[in-house]
Amino acid sequence: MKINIVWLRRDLRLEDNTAIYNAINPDFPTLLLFIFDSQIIDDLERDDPRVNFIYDELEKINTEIKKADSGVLLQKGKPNEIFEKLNADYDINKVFWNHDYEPYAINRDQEITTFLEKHGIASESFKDQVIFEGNDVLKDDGKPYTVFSPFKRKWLKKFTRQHSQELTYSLEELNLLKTDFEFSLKDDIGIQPSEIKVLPYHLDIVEDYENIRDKPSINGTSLLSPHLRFGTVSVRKIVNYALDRSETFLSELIWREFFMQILYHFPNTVSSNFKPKYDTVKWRNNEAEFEKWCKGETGYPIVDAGMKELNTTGYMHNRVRMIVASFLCKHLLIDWRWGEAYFAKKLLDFELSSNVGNWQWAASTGCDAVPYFRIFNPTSQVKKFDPKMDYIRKWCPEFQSLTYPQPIVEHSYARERALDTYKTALS
Ligand SMILES: Cc1cc2nc3c(=O)[nH]c(=O)nc-3n(C[C@H](O)[C@H](O)[C@H](O)COP(=O)(O)OP(=O)(O)OC[C@H]3O[C@@H](n4cnc5c(N)ncnc54)[C@H](O)[C@@H]3O)c2cc1C
Repeated sequence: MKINIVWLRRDLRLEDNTAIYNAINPDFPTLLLFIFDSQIIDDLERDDPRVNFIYDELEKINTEIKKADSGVLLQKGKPNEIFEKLNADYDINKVFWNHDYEPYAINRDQEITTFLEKHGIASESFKDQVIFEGNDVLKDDGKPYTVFSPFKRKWLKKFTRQHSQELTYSLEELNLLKTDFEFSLKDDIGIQPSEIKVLPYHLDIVEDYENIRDKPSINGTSLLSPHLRFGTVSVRKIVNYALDRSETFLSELIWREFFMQILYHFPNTVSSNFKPKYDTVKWRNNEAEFEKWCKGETGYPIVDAGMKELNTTGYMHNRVRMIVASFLCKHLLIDWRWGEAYFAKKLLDFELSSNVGNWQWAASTGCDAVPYFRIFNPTSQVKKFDPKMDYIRKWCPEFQSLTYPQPIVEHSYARERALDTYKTALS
């Protein structure tokens, strides 16, 4: 029997999934496949919480489709080798997947497309994780936007309800392949359980988002980021929810797409400054100071609280991310790539485009109209955003103890040093 395959990757849901919807065919039952790509997971800890999250979400899908006597096929290995094996095991009509815009994924998908073509198997891929991808929102001259505000204006101008139309279908309509294989155990894949869990998202904050989003002590943001990252929720559903409720919240979703299209058009910015004029910044890159920053031992309570929240939960509030990132790049003059790599290792919502984009924003080397003079004062940021120090008390309760470290560097001195360093680089 010929079958269709849907290759799940960062779209771990049955509902409103473009690839799944397009694979529906009464003549060719669909097999849902997930590959734990050894080229990615072999570099991670065995108890990486994100890999655990992926597994757990796939298990939920598996439980659901068991009702239709089907199952998710879990594989581990290099995708091209897995597809070779699948080609031997199944008579494949067509393979479906949703787009992924990261440089590694683009190459991988191209390789798989070529392999399938060589074996006479069709494949088709779809936009699913964004409303507008790569070339959808371009300047009038056909070039990509590199500044957020005009990108957002064009995004909003182009948008119609059609773009966020959710796809609906029943489990029966999916015509899933009846299977009798067992869902692999974590152990079989080499995954060890993690204490760190992805929390459920919540949208009850959206109406008041503008007023509460900058206060790290309250649960005032949606916690959507890992869900959007791994596609456990559809972006169309979230955009529809935001549309009539909060322009500010919608704006944040557009930031996400802005950074995705930047990565798509400028893949070199993963490791290079978006603005090459900053290539000559002389980073101090002091390893001992970097370690103190990672551990939350800088003597600045808001920075230390943020890093401890990250190390404990895999999450950090956006306002605090901005403060710790600015502190690393400007106060300590440590290369943004070091901070980006540390966040990539720790964040449950690690998303290459958003991480690189925001780190370059913090270092003033990225897509930002504001020049390098923006240097957050970690003390006045506390007065503004955590005036009662509730957030600090939660994550860094030792800040009042005698053993709490002295500030790693004095603020005004560090500020002047950063300004001088950037100025020299540009001269
Ligand atoms: C240095 C630094 C690194 C970051 N790294 C990441 C990352 O790896 N992955 C990631 O998803 N976000 C990253 N962000 C952006 C932002 O901090 C998180 O998206 C946000 O804190 C997630 O929490 P939330 O879902 O409750 O956000 P909410 O405030 O509820 O926002 C809703 C959604 O909007 C999007 N969003 C919000 N702010 C931003 C932003 N500044 N840039 C892009 N998208 C945004 C996210 O998808 C988020 O889930 C980073 C920010 C900074 C300053």
